[in-house]
Amino acid sequence: MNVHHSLPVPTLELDSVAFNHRGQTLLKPISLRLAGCQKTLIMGPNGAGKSLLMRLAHGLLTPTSGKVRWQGAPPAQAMVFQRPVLLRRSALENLTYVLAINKTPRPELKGLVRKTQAMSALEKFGLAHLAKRPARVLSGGEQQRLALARAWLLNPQVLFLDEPTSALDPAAIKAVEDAVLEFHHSGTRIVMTTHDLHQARRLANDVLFLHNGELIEHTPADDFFTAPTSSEAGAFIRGELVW
Ligand SMILES: Nc1ncnc2c1ncn2[C@@H]1O[C@H](COP(=O)(O)OP(=O)(O)OP(=O)(O)O)[C@@H](O)[C@H]1O
Repeated sequence: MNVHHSLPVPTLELDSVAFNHRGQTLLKPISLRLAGCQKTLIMGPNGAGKSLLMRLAHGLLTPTSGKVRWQGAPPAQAMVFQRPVLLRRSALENLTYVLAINKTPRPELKGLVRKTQAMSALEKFGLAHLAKRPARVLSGGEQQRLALARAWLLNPQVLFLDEPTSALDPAAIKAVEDAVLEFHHSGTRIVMTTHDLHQARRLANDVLFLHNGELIEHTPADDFFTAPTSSEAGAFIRGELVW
């Protein structure tokens, strides 16, 4: 179902993007550029501002100052959260619903076709046998795969994932990582937060490291893990920077 993206992913630019809440600076001005179909991992201790940065980039939050812009037309985007937000419907209906309300990617899809597309997404993510089960009684790992199947149907050019594996066991983590790679192979750019250094090493092309609401470094993954430029990132990698 996921249409291979032959068009280049537009570059995301943040120009001095800052976020305040009730007079408190939660994100200091951040400027960055995410170009190409890469996998960018956002890392940093609890409360560093990783989720805020991602929500600003995705457009769920409006910056207090600065600009978030895409070079060219804004791409189709989807976001997967730590705890999936699912409808009180079956797994299958969660997917057919998304196809019904979204104009993309196939506005002409009718009920039966939507059901077929939704079933094939369930199959792709190993959930076909759970199609009729209420989504909210699925296990954490199954719910996360359902959220990924839903995102798959949106055919995003950019996929944001906010700690998608933090509550999952190793097998479920592997399933989510495989899905992330599948998105990437189909031409989707990945932007993801994680606390898991091993996961970041497995997935990242580049790393954004945040600390206390500040972007401390944006580094190719190999450099980040072997020779981080900041003392904070070094301490974080050694497990010494807890907050
Ligand atoms: N909508 C909001 N309103 C007010 N404060 C917020 C809001 N969202 C986040 N914060 C605060 O901003 C700071 C950064 O939060 P954020 O969730 O981005 O951190 P994080 O790096 O993702 O942390 P964690 O690893 O614990 O998930 C925290 O102190 C948090 O309490």
